[in-house]
Amino acid sequence: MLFFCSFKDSQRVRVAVRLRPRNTDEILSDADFADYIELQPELKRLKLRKNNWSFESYRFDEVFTETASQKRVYEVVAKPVVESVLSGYNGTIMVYGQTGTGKTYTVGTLGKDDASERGIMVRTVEDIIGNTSASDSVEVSYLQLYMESIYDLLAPEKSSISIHEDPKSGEVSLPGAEVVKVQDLDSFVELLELGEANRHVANTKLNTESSRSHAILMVQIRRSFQGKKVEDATCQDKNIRNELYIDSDKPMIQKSKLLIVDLAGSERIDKSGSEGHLLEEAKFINLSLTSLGKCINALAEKSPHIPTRESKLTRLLRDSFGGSSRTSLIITIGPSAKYHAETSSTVMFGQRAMKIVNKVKLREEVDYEALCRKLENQVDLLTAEVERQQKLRDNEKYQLENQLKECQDALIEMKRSIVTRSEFLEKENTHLKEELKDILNELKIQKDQNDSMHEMAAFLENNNEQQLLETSAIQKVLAETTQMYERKIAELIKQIEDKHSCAENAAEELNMMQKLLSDHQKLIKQQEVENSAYQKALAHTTEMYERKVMELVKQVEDEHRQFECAQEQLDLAKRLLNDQQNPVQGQEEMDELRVRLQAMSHLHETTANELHLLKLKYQELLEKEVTLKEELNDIRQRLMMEEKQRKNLENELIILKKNVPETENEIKENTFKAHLEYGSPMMSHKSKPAKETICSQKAAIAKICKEGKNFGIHIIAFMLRWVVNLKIVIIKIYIHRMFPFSDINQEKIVEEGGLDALLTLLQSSQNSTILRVVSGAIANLAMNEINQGLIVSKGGARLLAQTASKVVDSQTLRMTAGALANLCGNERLHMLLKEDGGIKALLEMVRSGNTDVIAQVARGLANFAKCEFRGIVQGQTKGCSLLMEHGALPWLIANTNTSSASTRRHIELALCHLAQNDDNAMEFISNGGVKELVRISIQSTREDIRNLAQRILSSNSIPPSHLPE
Ligand SMILES: Nc1ncnc2c1ncn2[C@@H]1O[C@H](COP(=O)(O)OP(=O)(O)OP(=O)(O)O)[C@@H](O)[C@H]1O
Repeated sequence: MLFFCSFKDSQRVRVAVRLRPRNTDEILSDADFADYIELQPELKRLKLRKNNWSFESYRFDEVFTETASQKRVYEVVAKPVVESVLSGYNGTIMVYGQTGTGKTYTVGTLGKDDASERGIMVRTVEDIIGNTSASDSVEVSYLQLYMESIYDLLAPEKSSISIHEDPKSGEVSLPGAEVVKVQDLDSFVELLELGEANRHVANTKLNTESSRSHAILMVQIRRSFQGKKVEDATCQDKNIRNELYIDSDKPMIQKSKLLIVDLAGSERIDKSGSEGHLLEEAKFINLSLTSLGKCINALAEKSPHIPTRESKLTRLLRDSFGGSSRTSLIITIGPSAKYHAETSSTVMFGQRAMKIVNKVKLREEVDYEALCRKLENQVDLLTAEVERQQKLRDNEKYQLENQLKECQDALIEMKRSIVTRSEFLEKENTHLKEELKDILNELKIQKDQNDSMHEMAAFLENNNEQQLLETSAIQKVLAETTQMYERKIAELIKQIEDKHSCAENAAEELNMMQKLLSDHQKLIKQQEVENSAYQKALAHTTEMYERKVMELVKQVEDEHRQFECAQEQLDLAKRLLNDQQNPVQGQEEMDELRVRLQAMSHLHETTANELHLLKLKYQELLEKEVTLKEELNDIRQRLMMEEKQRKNLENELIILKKNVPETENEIKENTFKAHLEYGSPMMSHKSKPAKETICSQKAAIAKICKEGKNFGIHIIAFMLRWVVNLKIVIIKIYIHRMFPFSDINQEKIVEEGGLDALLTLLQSSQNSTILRVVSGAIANLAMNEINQGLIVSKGGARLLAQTASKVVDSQTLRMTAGALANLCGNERLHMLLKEDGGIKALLEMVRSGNTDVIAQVARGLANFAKCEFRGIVQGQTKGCSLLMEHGALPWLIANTNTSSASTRRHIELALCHLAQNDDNAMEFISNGGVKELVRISIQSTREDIRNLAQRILSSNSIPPSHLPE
């Protein structure tokens, strides 16, 4: 394929995040959700709660809150991609997210009843139809990738559609897919409906209509235009050049492709509860999403190897990530804190995708069909023109030839008449000459007679007068005769002169005619020369075009031949395959063989990939070996220095031993201190390694103490202090590493005895740093429902209460209060929490006066009251609130005006939930709670809390007599 012109621009993958509104379950169970996710759309930031006291902040290209409309999501995310597809670039719009977070809603909603609900697919095609003309072509294919097979959603009988990758351009296509021309939106919506009906969906625990396949809508646009400078008015994106310079007027064709991908949602099998076939589906979905994640990671890290061949999904999306397509990704998240691990993994996926840079490429090629048609038209036109000119010239020539012939005839005629005339004139001349001769002779005779008469007259004159008279008469006659002849001569001369001038005129006319003739002949010759030059030029042009057409035909034939050749090879390969098989074997075996071949090639690729990875690992190991060697050298040197120092100390000790007597009691005292620091494990039945370590350390300390008899006692105390400090630092680092907020390995860590170790430390350690770090880690664990049960059953609430009573450090108190506040969010544990002194301890912590501690206490009370009321509604609990027994109500009422907004919100929520319990009514009223409730219903800064308070006031929970007028 010949690309006439192709621009390349770097384009980063754009990523937007969209938060789904709460569903009914979430509204019922998780009123406090806003604490978990914070969206700052104006700053394009998303904040995820990391733990009780801090957030992790992420920046995206766009952040959509739960109220963002479908139109806005389309305009901001999809429209720019659609515009660049209309300008000849490939594009991808994809949605990714946990199951049930709104992917299909975002892209696939048809909006038949309500156009404002339309998703990206419908809006995209509406835009494309509106921006293309009748001469352009818009075609769609709609497919699903289900359990690693591609099915055609528009022609369900087509399964196992193969993916074709162009080795040169990297273009991915699906040659077997049904392609439907789209002319209007209604027919497209019908197509989508047909596709939706064929898509695999299922009712899972997390989504009643969960997509079990990845859906791919492929829109292909072909636009023809004349190659010249083109202003692209539709393109508003400054990142893509909107002015294309093409220095030819060849007919061009723009081919662009848009993929809209609705991925199936990832799911934690334990949470989705998928079993049997659903489980199989979920495994395939997770597998393909994992391979997509791997590719995104590799691209984000600019790794030389991108494992695109690991799944069909990544093969299909090869051009979309790190390829030549302009790509926008929407990640969808749910609001529930229950799925924080999934949400955080989705967010990280989006963050990594933002690092990927594609090279968008303009795809234009010469429209050979149109060019051929155009050239043929041109040849036809030129041929017609030549024929017309030829005809014109033939006519002219014919006319000229006729004229020439006429001239020639006239000339011949003239020549003939001249000859006749000159013959006649010559004859006349001769005749006249003869006549003249005769006259002259006559005149001569006359003259002779005259002379003789003169002689006679003279004679007679002399002789006779009579004769004189006769003579005069004769003379008169003679004069008259002379005059007559003279006239005749003059007439003849005039006649001759006339004839002469007539002959001259005729000769002149002849000359003129001859000149005219030669001019005509010259003109004819000139035209003949011009004609032959023109014909030459025409022949040249025709030949050139013919040559071009031949070249094109040859090119097309070559391509066709190549195609046929490839087809033949394929047939041959098929035949060979067939030959190798039992001749009776049918299509099924052929398919099986093909699948096996594919599997082998896949295996081959995987092996190649593994080999590559192994090489990388080997390289890494080599580098590590070098580093380790260097470290070893360092350690050796340090050891040597320490050995030197030890020798010096030994010497010092020998001198001291001589001077200072040993004190048994002092040694015992230090041993006891060390023992306190390391503690004796109370309930670490699972934490064997910790126990062993502590025992071995105790043994080491005892040994040191024993040997202390030989050393100075203050040296031993110094060493003990050093060891204890070091131990604290190590424990701190260990806990920070092992108990981060959203570690998905948390369960494993708890199972392996991590929680036991923490509780042991909480019980035994006196060190405020350790107590702080340990309570923080327990608080993090206590955000998970299963861990909450474990913590309380292992006596964690009691230990936290003890810690709260013995520490004064506000940071430690904050962590302890945070941990207790999280435990308050589980109504099944309320009674145990109360019995272990957790509620009392929580309330007592307000004595610290520290705002952070108070905020955690308020949160705990709100959680407690909310869950307690839920338990009452569900019939699990009844009676007055456990909080009342500990005097929570007066404290809540006294602190409603606190300056911290978050504490105030929690206090307001706690009061509202307490007011909902009828059994609390008397105490609530007597403590002045109604007045506060009224104030909250009017003044609370949060609309949902105001509504809740108003609802309670208008319900019957508070007797009307106690309500203000
Ligand atoms: N922005 C939103 N506004 C209103 N309702 C929404 C929104 N997003 C999702 N929903 C609703 O949430 C439910 C789940 O959405 P949807 O089926 O689109 O999720 P999904 O991510 O495609 O799930 P799966 O991966 O399981 O297919 C649907 O009932 C949908 O109507």
